Parts: sequence; structure tokens; C-alpha cells
Amino acid sequence: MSLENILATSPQLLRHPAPAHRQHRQAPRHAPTLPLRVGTRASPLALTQTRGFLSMLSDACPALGGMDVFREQVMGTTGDAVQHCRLAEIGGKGLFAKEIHEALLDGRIDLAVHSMKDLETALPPGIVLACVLTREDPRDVLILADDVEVPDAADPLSVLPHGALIGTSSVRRQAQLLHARPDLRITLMRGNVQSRLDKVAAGRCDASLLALAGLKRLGLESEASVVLQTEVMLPSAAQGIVAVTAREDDVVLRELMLACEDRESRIAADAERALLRVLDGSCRSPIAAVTTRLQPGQIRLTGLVAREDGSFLLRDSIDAPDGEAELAGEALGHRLKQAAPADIFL
Ligand SMILES: NCc1[nH]cc(CCC(=O)O)c1CC(=O)O
Repeated sequence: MSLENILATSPQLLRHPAPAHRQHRQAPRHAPTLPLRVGTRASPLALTQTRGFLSMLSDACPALGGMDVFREQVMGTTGDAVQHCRLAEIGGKGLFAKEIHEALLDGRIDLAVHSMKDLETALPPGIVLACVLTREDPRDVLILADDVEVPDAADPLSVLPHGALIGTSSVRRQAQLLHARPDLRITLMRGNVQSRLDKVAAGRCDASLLALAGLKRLGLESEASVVLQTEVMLPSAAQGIVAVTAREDDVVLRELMLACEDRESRIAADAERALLRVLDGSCRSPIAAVTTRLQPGQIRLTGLVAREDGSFLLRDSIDAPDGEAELAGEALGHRLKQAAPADIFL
């Protein structure tokens, strides 16, 4: 049974039926048949996010008949296989999704669920962001081995003793930490969320940083020692957002998945990823971006570029109407590029 047949018998399923002139006349190249095959990375966080999305989709579309229509396809990726060095050194964030994009284009899977911050800004031709889910808290947190007194809210990094050793593989986190606290020392630490918590607990470093979103989704929020406001640690573009990719020509499935789309999240992702797109082609330096809502219809995008060693850091913001999120991201990206020293860029 094809998805199209199911939908044909339950047209109410489509919340936004395409206008007649946009309805496709011929079957898409890869019209999916059921079950729908869902690509995901293997980490506990990736699996939790994937299952969360599938249950949301099946709730939104009762005609699918429940979770039995989905088949999870766990995929190893180059980014997961190489654990000993920084992503920037092995080719960047594209490595987490390369194999997944290929499987999608080959028709071995029909959709894939991603942490959007790990997704490159230029998707391969033929692949689209079919839906962008409601954002979880975008902030980073400090993980300390021991329980600490609640620190001075104005200076949360004061919980870190002089010369503390911080485990992170993120140049974005490293740069912002060192800019504020040049005395800190950094040691490379990769791996999934639980393994990083374990390394801190085992004393391999004094502290680490993680995204609050991942901890929350895994039910590990209580492991966060201190939540860092974005003024202290600006998050990665699209941090806390899960996004789903599909084939561009898979119009029926894309239409179905729009039931899970979050407009607020899409606006933020458009703004932050546009900034990243302007900067990351020419820049291996740390970049950060986050969007906040100023008032109905108006966003504020804040962006940052820095040197890895923290010796330079530039932060700037732009306000824009919701409808110009992407333009605002591009404009702020160009502004940061103009204002940063040339050695930040290749
Ligand atoms: N790079 C790994 C990664 N990708 C997404 C998340 C957390 C969830 C999210 O930001 O959506 C994490 C872990 C972390 O940075 O702590």
C-alpha cells in the first residue's frame, strides 16, 4: 500500500492541500510505499529525537494507523566513526549527514531526523528540510563533577577554579570560555552525551559543556550544574532544533510532515543558518548565533565570530520582521565579516 493510496482515502489528512495548479501530475520518482523508512544516527539522543518525531507524526496523522508504518534505519556516519579529533579537522558538520543524504537520494530511506545544528547549511540538490520541529532550550550548560553552590548569577563562570581543565571539542565553546577566562585550559573531548557526563564524573577534566536541549530530551537535565545565559555562551546556530529531511520530489510525504512544522522554529533556523552560510564557507573559526523574539512579528538575531584561542571575539545583533529572517541572517553575517580581522577568514 502506498502512502498516496492512504492519503487518497483520507484527504482530511492533508492540512494544507496543495492548490490544484501545484498538484503533481505524475508520480514522484521515489513515491514511498509503506512502511516508511526513517534514517537516524545511532546515538541515544538521535534515537530519542527520531522516536519523538515519529510519535508526533503518527499522532498528527491518525490515518497512518500508528507507529507500525515506520521502520527505523540506524545509520553509521563518518562523523560518528571518527572520535579522536575535531570535526573541523576532518571536514566539518557535513560528515554526520553525508551517508544519510545518500540513502535518501538512493531511495533506501524516505525521511531522516537530524539535530539541525549538525546539519550543513547547503543540503545536496534534491534534499529539503521537510519540517522543522519546536525548539528546545537553545542554551549551553556547564557540567561539573561535584555539586556546586549556585554561583553569582552575573558571573556563572566564577564556579570554575583558576586554571580549571575544560573538556570540549567545540571551538565555539572554547573561544567564548577563553575570551572570558584566559586562565582556563582546554582538553579535547568528543563522544555522546552520556560518555561526556561519565568523563567529567571520572575526573578526566574539571568541567564540560553540553547543550541543555540534549540533556532534557534524554531526561538528564538534572546533570546540568549551571545553565549559561546566551550573554555568557552564545549557542550554535539551530541548537535545540530537530529537523527532518526528505526528497524534494516526495511531495506527498512532505505535505504530510508539515503537520509537525513549527513556524517559530523555522524562522529562527532560517535566520541563524543564513548567518552561518555567509560565514562558514570562508571561515573555520568559531561562529555562534541565536534568535530571540522581541515582540509579535519581530525577531532579534545575535551572532558571534571569534578566534579559537579567545583572543578576539565579536558579537553583534540585528532586529528584523519575521518575514525577513533569512535576509537578517545574511546581513548580520556580512556585517560580522566586515568587522572581524582578516585572519579569521581563509
Ligand atoms: N554536536 C552534538 C550534538 N548535536 C546536538 C546536540 C544537542 C541537541 C541540540 O542541540 O539540538 C549535541 C550535543 C551537545 O552539543 O551537547
